[in-house]
Amino acid sequence: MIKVTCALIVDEQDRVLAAQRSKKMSLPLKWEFPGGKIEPNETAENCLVREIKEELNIEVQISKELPSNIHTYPKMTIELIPFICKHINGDIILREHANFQWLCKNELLALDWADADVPIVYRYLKP
Ligand SMILES: Nc1nc2c([nH]c(=O)n2[C@H]2C[C@H](O)[C@@H](COP(=O)(O)OP(=O)(O)OP(=O)(O)O)O2)c(=O)[nH]1
Repeated sequence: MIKVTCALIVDEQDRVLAAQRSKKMSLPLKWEFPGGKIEPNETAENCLVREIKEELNIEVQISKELPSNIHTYPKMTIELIPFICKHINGDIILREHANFQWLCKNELLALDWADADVPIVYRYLKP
């Protein structure tokens, strides 16, 4: 099983950053929480901070880990491990994604999320 971390980056207005995968990536044009695969000998937290710097050019600080979601796609099974984070430094530059949006809670469910992310969105929205 492939372990993948992802960041729910929340701003002062309680909006969350969603990123759209590019046409060239797997799951093209699906929306996701930015992040990526954990490398050998890397902690989930270090992976997340590294991936967000690589993909979005920003530094984040992790506030909280949420329950992970195991999802089986036709070609692989992933464990998606979400973290609530704060953006602490840098301006967003998209290095891999096609687009991004800051969304209020009531806007999150309208996106075409990667399948593995849907339960994470619901869990985040649950009081
Ligand atoms: N980063 C991230 N990946 C996700 C999410 N939801 C989801 O199904 N995935 C999948 C897409 C990828 O197959 C894998 C994460 O790998 P990655 O972010 O390094 O993506 P990648 O472009 O290297 O993927 P690939 O080319 O190796 O297929 O997990 C999510 O919210 N964030």
